[in-house]
Parts: sequence; structure tokens; C-alpha cells
Amino acid sequence: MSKDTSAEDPWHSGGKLHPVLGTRDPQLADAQRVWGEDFEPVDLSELEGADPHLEDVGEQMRRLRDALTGIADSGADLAEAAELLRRAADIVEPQSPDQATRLASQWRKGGPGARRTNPVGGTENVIAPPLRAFGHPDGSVSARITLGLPYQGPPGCVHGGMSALMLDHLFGFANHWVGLRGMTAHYEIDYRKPTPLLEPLDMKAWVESHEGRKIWVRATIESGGELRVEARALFISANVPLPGRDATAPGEER
Ligand SMILES: CCCCCCCCCCCCCC(=O)SCCNC(=O)CCNC(=O)[C@H](O)C(C)(C)COP(=O)(O)OP(=O)(O)OC[C@H]1O[C@@H](n2cnc3c(N)ncnc32)[C@H](O)[C@@H]1OP(=O)(O)O
Repeated sequence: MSKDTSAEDPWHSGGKLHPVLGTRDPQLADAQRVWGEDFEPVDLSELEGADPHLEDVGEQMRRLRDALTGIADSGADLAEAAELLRRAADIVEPQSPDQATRLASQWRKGGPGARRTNPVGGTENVIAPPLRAFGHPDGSVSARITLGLPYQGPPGCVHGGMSALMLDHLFGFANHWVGLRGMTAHYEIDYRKPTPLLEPLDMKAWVESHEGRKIWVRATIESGGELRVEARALFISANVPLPGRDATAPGEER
């Protein structure tokens, strides 16, 4: 059921699907434990060609993010850390083109799009967990993640908006996995039981049906074998203008 998308397609630019069996990624290892080793997971998040230094910066930022959340009551001395971070920002900021320029660059023909920087799966985005999605032969996609303190809503629980965000993102991958694409038009969510922090969350999304431009999708979050969240959405196939381009060129419709 995998779909090899064209590098000419800006939405999917660089979006070839890479089999990742055999890698030592902890999220993949977890996914295989949960869904078994007989399916052939395909990593839907992977995008080749990222700058290894940028990946590393992202990783260190996430370590800091997780270490800093809730640290105020611990008596930690953060003066040196603050100084080092100021120096890091002073190094990076002058080299970074303004955001409109970077946005247009992302969506240039053959550009990377937003997959490395989106707020759910983007390894270059410090607010992203980041979530990795895997495609299954039955047409569904899944992800497993354990969220920490930065994503807390109710005491000890995942913020409901975070659950909604992650499932909306997975809907996008569920569409992609079966060769569809759209924008969320209508989204319903039921929070059945509290979703715990610091425990593995198993997420699944799939396209239930589609007709013309309408795509109906469903998704769940389970933890400890119990249903926590279920969601349904209607996606509508639609194009949005690409930042930095005057118009969608023929053959480049998304
Ligand atoms: C490896 C690569 C991976 C890539 C994967 C991506 C990963 C990341 C993915 C992240 C993904 C994250 C996802 C995001 O974050 S998407 C961002 C959030 N969504 C939006 O911003 C969408 C905003 N809305 C719009 O742009 C328009 O309203 C759209 C385009 C949706 C429709 O406006 P358009 O003018 O084009 O169409 P139409 O109005 O003629 O309607 C057409 C038909 O649809 C029916 N309809 C419309 N709306 C609704 C509604 N609310 N409930 C029920 N039905 C509705 C309507 O009745 C009609 O039906 P019918 O009368 O023909 O029967």
C-alpha cells in the first residue's frame, strides 16, 4: 500500500518512504514490540539530507526542554546554562535569514517542505515531541510515544490539545499512506479516559472512506491497553498557495 511520491511534488518533496526495519531507533523498536515483527513498518517521517549539526542542535534543545520543565522547585543553578544559551543564540541568530525568506525556501521547487520543522514530527522543531509515524500494510498508520512534563495539561496527564494535535497530524499521514491528501475541514474528538504522561501512548489512524474530495478518517490513542481518545475527521482535498510562489505551476498541484 506504500506510495512512492514524486520529488517534484512540493507537499511530498523528498518524501520517498524509507523502509526502516533493522534500525535501532527506540520508537521503531517499541512499535515492533506492539504491532509485531510480521508487518513491514515504513517510517513515514524520515526525510533524507538533513544537516547533521541541525539535527544535533534539535536533539540538544529537546534534552534541555525536558530537563528544564518543572526544574524551578529543585534549586538548580542555571546561570552558566543561561550564559551558554545566550552565546548559542548569538551565534545562530545573525546567520539565520528572516522567517519569510526561510519559509519561501522550504517551499521552493524540490525544497524540503515542512516535514523536518512541523510541530509534531519535525526533528528540527524543539516543540515537536517528535512523533514518528509508521505505515502498515492494512492502510493504517501508527505511532508510539511517551510524553513528558512539557505536554502536561491536567495533573499527570497529556494536554487534550496535544492529543488533538498529534491525531490531526496522524490523519495527514493516514491520507498520505493511501495516496490521498487534504485539509482538515471538520474534527470531532472524544476524551474517554485521562491520557497519562510518562507512559507509552499507542496511536493509530486510518482512512475510513473517501468519495470525491471528501476523506473521512478515524484515530485512537490507547495507553496500558485502554482506549483514551478517539477522533473522527473530514478532510477535503484542496490546494493552498505555496509560500514564495506566485501560483501553483502546472504539474505541481498538491
Ligand atoms: C511523507 C509526506 C507526508 C505528508 C503528510 C503530511 C503530514 C502533516 C499533515 C498535517 C495535517 C494537518 C492538517 C491540518 O492542519 S489542515 C489545517 C486546518 N484546516 C484548514 O485550515 C482548512 C480551512 N478550510 C478550508 O480551507 C476550506 O473550508 C476547505 C478547503 C476545507 C473546503 O473549502 P472548499 O471551498 O474547497 O470546499 P467547499 O466549501 O465547496 O466544500 C466542499 C464539500 O465539503 C463539504 N464541507 C466543507 N467543509 C465542511 C465542514 N467543515 N464540515 C462538513 N462538510 C464540509 C461541503 O459541504 C461540500 O460538500 P458538498 O456540498 O459538495 O457535498
